[in-house]
Amino acid sequence: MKITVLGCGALGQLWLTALYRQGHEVQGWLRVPAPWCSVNLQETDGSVFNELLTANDPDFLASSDLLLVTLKAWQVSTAVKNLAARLPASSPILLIHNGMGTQEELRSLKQPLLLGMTIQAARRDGNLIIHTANGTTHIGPANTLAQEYSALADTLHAALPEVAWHNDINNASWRKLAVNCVINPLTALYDCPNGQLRDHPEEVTRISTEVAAVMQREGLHSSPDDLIKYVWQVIDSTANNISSMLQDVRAQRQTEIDYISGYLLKRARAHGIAVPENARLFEQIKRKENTYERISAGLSRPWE
Ligand SMILES: NC(=O)C1=CN([C@@H]2O[C@H](COP(=O)(O)OP(=O)(O)OC[C@H]3O[C@@H](n4cnc5c(N)ncnc54)[C@H](OP(=O)(O)O)[C@@H]3O)[C@@H](O)[C@H]2O)C=CC1
Ligand SMILES: CC(C)(CO)C(=O)C(=O)O
Repeated sequence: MKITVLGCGALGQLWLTALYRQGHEVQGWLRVPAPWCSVNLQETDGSVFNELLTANDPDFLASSDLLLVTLKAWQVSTAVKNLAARLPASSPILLIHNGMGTQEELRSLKQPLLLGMTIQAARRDGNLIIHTANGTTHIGPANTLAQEYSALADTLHAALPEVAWHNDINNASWRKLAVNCVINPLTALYDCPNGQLRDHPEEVTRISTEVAAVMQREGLHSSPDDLIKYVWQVIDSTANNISSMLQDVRAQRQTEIDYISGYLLKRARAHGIAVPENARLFEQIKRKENTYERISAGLSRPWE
């Protein structure tokens, strides 16, 4: 297949490497105009893949069979809308990111749209991307045009297993959203690895219970007990992780809170449900982001 990967950060380089090794023709699409993208990935077994791959070639894009999008949630819709007119209308677009809400922002796309969520893990260390853990990637259709694309899961699975196809991806999206609503803001506020949330069981329960109530109104059959159990499983299996939100806060980057707790608040409001714990976390993370945005803009603190 001919594949353009939009966003060549940690996850983008992981997929570029895996797809290239599998014999696919790949290019990266960067935010900056450059003809090459440098892929420098250390695999879980310690081996290093280092290649200069084609980047930003409009002819390659115009003949791509797939646009794989590995951007932060808040970067997705503007970047995808900029490229969509140059991609064949029949070529699917697969978004892999944390959080929800981009599907609604991309409703007007002509292409088949698919969503994916992953528990693969990769992080940047200087110029090197380190693949720290393998895990399943769940993909499925986000519009009716994409319903026939289950074979894509087989192609991606051959390159970077496991990849699972879901005819209805909504349930997997919401379960991942629940995990991110709990782990991401709490670890960012307590400045701790995921496993240390074992010291805050009441908060984990309260946040998960609110998410379960919204999920039930969304038509998903997830009991609060099941969801809490699932959240604890992820906390245990990723105990040593520094969550992506804590990494963003430490590096003073914009977080994905608008697409995680922010999306939950939007859906809760639509159903008339109060979610005070999640609202509090949302406000606290926004306040944190504001502090460092004000510092980088050279503004004084509001009380000065
Ligand atoms: N890394 C991981 O282990 C996991 C990540 N995820 C999720 O996957 C998504 C991607 O994460 P990750 O790869 O870590 O993020 P990164 O920030 O490492 O990668 C995003 C990349 O996209 C680039 N970019 C930003 N805007 C544009 C644009 N308009 N056009 C082209 N490129 C652009 C960024 O460049 P620049 O920095 O120069 O702006 C950066 O290189 C997130 O939603 C994350 O939460 C989910 C599970 C695991
Ligand atoms: C599952 C979890 C919480 C793993 O750290 C994650 O998705 C993240 O850090 O964004």
